[in-house]
Amino acid sequence: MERRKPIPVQEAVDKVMALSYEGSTELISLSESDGRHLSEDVKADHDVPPFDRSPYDGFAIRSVDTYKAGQDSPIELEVIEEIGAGTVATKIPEANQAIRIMTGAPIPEGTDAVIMLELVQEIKVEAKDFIKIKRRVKKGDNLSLQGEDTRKGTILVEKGSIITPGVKALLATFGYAKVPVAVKPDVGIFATGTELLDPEEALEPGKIRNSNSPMIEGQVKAAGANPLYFGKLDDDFETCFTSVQQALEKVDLLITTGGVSVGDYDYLPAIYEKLGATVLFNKVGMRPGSVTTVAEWNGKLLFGLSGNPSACFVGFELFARPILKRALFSKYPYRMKSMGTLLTDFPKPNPFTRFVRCRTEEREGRVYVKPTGLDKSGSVTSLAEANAFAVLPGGTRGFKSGDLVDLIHLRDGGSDYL
Ligand SMILES: Nc1nc2c(c(=O)[nH]1)N[C@H]1C(S)=C(S)[C@@H](COP(=O)(O)OP(=O)(O)OC[C@H]3O[C@@H](n4cnc5c(N)ncnc54)[C@H](O)[C@@H]3O)O[C@H]1N2
Ligand code: MOO
Ligand SMILES: [Mg+2]
Repeated sequence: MERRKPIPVQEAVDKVMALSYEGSTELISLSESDGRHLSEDVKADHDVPPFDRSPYDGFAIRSVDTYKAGQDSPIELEVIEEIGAGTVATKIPEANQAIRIMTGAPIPEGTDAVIMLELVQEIKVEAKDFIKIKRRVKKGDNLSLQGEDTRKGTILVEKGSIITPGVKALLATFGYAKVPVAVKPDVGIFATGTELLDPEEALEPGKIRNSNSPMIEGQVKAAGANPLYFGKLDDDFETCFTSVQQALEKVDLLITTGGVSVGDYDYLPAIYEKLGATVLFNKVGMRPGSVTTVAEWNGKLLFGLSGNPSACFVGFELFARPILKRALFSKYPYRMKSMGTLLTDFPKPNPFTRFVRCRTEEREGRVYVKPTGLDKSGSVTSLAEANAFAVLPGGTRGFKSGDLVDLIHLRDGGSDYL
């Protein structure tokens, strides 16, 4: 039997990230761009706001006219025009004249300040409109100046950023009807195993339902790539080999689950060999997922993830996700990390680094973690509630409740209060 030599997790990640697989770019409509990765920087091609404008509903005035105004000495200005947002004034106020102006309208030529509606008294004298002002207004008061939000030429969002609602607002501001985004990598998925049933099938002796491929589809989508599920395969060398070979024509990355260890029906190692693929590693010093295998063939990447559900999940997160993120031009291909305090003992030392599926909770500024279920490679139930991995380095010691450990966060939280 083949004896495999485990390599450290970081070394395995580095080997994958050293592959030359790169992403490409396409143009899509703004309305379809949510969640996609930008393939170019977004640069302001004009000032924002593009003109001086009023931040209030009020009156655009010449501040000099108010210099003698006071509580006991109100001044009066004649209102010669009114403009709303989207309209440009046609008149230029002369001494003691004002223009009624609404929020967002451009500051009329000849005026240099705005006074809010609430601060004036409106009066009519011989069918003409006037306002009474009882305070001095300074030049520049209540103006929203051209370029105060951003200046033309500023890079506002970097290539690789995810298009959030806020980024969309900027894309619209700068006229991106079409948005340059990273093409979603096509990721093929096979679940291997004669024991596997589809979700609609009833359980039979010795069989289980295939949970890995729906999970991987979800992980691929969450990474921003395009999953292509090619079905499940019986543990038969010829079927598996032909299917893998054909699928490689259609994808950038091919993920298989199961059949990657040293068992009698674990055919992936032989498939890589017959293909002539270069195997980067087939054993990693981690638990779960030690059997995770990554290979390259003709510029296509093959990820042989474990059949064990927790191992499969961890294998994808640690090795497949970062290279997909890089192909999407992300500056942050790895998951967010922080530290947290264990709420459980892990007394048994393990030679391999453990990635324990955990849930985090925050109390008074400190993050605590506890496992979400059975800490075994074959556990499927621990995956549902997990929002982080607690990383317990391999070695000769165990871990105790209260120990501070590294966390890899799997998703954004949420809160039950505002
Ligand atoms: N003698 C040894 N045996 C095993 C070793 C070893 O080093 N020496 N490694 C163990 C470790 S660690 C793991 S992890 C597993 C990996 O197994 P495979 O990747 O070859 O996967 P399978 O043998 O096909 O299946 C393992 C397990 O997972 C279940 N499974 C498979 N596919 C699915 C699926 N799509 N959905 C849900 N569950 C699935 C399968 O029924 C098995 O129970 O090998 C250990 N053995
Ligand atoms: O690869 Mo296995 O999952 O280490 O447990
Ligand atoms: Mg096996």
